[in-house]
Amino acid sequence: MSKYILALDQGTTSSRAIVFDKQGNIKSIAQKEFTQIFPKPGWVEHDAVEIWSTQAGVAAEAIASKGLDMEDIAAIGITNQRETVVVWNKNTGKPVCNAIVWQDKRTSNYCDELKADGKSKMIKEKTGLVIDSYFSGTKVKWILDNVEGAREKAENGELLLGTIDSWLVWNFSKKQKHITDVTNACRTLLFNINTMDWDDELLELLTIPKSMLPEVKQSSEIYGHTKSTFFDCNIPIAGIAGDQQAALFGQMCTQKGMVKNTYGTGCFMLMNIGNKPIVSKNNLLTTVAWKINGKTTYAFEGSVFIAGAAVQWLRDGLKIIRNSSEVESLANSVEDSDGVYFVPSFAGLGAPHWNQKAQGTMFGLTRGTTDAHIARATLDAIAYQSMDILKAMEADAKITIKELRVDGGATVNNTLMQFQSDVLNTKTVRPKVIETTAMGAAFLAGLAVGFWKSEEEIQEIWQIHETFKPSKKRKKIEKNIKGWYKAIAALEYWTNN
Ligand SMILES: Nc1ncnc2c1ncn2[C@@H]1O[C@H](COP(=O)(O)OP(=O)(O)O)[C@@H](O)[C@H]1O
Ligand SMILES: O=P(O)(O)OC[C@H](O)CO
Repeated sequence: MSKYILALDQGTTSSRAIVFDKQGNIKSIAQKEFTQIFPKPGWVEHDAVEIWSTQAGVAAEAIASKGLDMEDIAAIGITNQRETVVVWNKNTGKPVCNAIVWQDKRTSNYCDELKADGKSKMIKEKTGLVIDSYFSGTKVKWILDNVEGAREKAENGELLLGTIDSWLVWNFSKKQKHITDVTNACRTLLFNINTMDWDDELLELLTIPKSMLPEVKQSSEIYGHTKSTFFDCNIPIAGIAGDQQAALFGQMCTQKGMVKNTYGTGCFMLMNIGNKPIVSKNNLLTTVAWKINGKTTYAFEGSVFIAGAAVQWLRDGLKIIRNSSEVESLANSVEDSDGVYFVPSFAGLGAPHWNQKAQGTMFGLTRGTTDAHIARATLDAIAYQSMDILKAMEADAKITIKELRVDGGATVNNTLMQFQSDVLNTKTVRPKVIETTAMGAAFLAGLAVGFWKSEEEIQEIWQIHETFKPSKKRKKIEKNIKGWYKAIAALEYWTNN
């Protein structure tokens, strides 16, 4: 039997390919950044052809660089930046325009109109989402309304749409398969998470012809085989999940109440809520976590827009550190932030506050404030913002979380992880392999082809690297947390008056 699984992790800034062995060890890794296109303020685009070529290129490189053969790969799992959408011509295979990226805000005004039209409740109940330009549906409507000839061609059945997983599978299968999985479908604003199907009322509202839509599949099954020129043999494509859901699976948060937080540019926190699509009462999203063997699992999701990006601002904006890793020693050169609070809401505040207009703010500065206090307040802010989401999840699920599983680039920062544990008063657990997104995709693909026999077998692979336990100084921590809430309240006042 083939010895490896190939995971393709198509992210917002780079395409990556990772080869995993049966024990979950990384055998090989290849990565390539691609172009970020900013045609106007608030607009973010990607060249879908460049996405495809970089992704196929790193896949081939990851295999060849370690002297592996295609026959060594038992299956491919795909995980991807979510919501980013491509519309392409069915006959030529060419995109009609650049992909519109999840960060793109060009449909914000239209989203405001939908809200003013009283559509929020219906959309939340059907999709689990809030009305926001973040999701794919309004982006597709924009393409049909603004790209010359697109609507006519779409109505003639000549155009297809897809999130990045669909686009990749279409190309890997040489235009044979137009599919997506439930975790990507549920981020489009067009998919009903109760019926687990495309929703006619939503399609009509956004004027999107049904013929453009991919067939919706489970997250773990054989969808088809590679046929592209990049692969000289037919490898089964057997797992697909959006990157945050893949990370939840890669962290083995397979029981109700288990939570993971990914610390990158922003933070994405997901909690497994079991097999019912509960609507959040605390401003969280409800999303499909995965569907395996006919059984759907759901999750609550909340995101922090600016997390590691605040550390980048210390580096590139304030220039008080030369690289991201220096933030830890600088922050540790003082005992605490000495009453300084930094709310890094450069792009508004995400869940559970959802304040689009919020801007970054600092409170509590004195003549004695130094760059070290600001560095400390920056790390604190990442932890406080994540705390706000976790508290909302606890309130919605009516449970106390026992541990938070963490991954992503900023989790190397032990000071941040310790403070996270302190403010949550909960264990923070960092696994050995922090490539959990790719690992989740590999697990999903491996399960479908019998490379791994069961979830129980995979559980053995997930291993703890380090556990951070809450500090005993509860009084001081509670006082600090109160200060954070005051800062948020003051910021809300500032933006709303
Ligand atoms: N030691 C560190 N402490 C805090 N933040 C860090 C550290 N190292 C990297 N980061 C932050 O982590 C982010 C990169 O993580 P990554 O998971 O690669 O993010 P993404 O997938 O969003 O690009 C950057 O925003 C960077 O500033
Ligand atoms: O590509 P990432 O890791 O920044 O993730 C993007 C998310 O999927 C957006 O919802």
